[in-house]
Amino acid sequence: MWIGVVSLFPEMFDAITQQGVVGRAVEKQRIALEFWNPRDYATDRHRSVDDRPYGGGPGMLMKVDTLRAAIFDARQRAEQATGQSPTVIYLSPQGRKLDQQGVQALASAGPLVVVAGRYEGIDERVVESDIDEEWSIGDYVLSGGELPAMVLIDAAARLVPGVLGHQDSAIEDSFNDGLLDCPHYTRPETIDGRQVPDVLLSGNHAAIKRWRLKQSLGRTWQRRPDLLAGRTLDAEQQRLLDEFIEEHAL
Ligand SMILES: CN(C)c1ccccc1CNc1ccc(C(N)=O)cn1
Repeated sequence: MWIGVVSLFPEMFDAITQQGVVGRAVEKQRIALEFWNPRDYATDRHRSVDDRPYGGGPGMLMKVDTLRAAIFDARQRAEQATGQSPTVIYLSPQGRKLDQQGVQALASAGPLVVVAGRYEGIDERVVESDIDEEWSIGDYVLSGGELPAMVLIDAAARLVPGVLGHQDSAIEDSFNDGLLDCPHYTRPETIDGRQVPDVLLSGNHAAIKRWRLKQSLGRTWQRRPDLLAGRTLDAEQQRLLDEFIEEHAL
């Protein structure tokens, strides 16, 4: 997977490129990550990358010419590196809410260029002319688009074949198949008198698989019923959920 990043703070991305799942994926060249910094396109003496907003008001916007030049070069490189034209993504509070389905769509959409906004954002005409899709990682305001960009890159990287050690864990990962994750347990068998559910110690893999599905369904029903509203359960799933509800009826 090829991802270009346009950011004034490329060194922030060390947080995902220097270790962990994404770090290994970049090392194994499962993912190519390249950076363009608008500041490198500044021609004035102060190398300015921000500009004043028309109409006044507090704060600045990203300077148009340096930002557009960086996006242009990232687009060109995407085409040269992959033979496909990229989807240019802008992270902002005004974007479409990102969820696992959105991540899956972006991870299979060919090369991406991710634009990280700073200051109060970017000129609307640049959004119209240079941005293909605007996305938000949630309804809150951050100081820059770099953290949202890293969230998107990490989530997408996990879906790239070969990136996760056990590919199946990506499938069974929470929010895969749209349910919340089941509870997990590891040593010691007892913590402050709390024990591991017997089924997980039984070695009965069919029972364990059923128990985990039941827990995922039950927890989704309890914590995020909205996720269940959008899906039909098969007979086995409905039976397991009914069982869970009965056991948890107050
Ligand atoms: C400075 N701001 C407010 C801004 C304004 C416009 C664009 C980008 C930014 C950068 N900040 C962001 C970016 C994304 C998200 C999100 N929810 O995905 C939250 N904050």
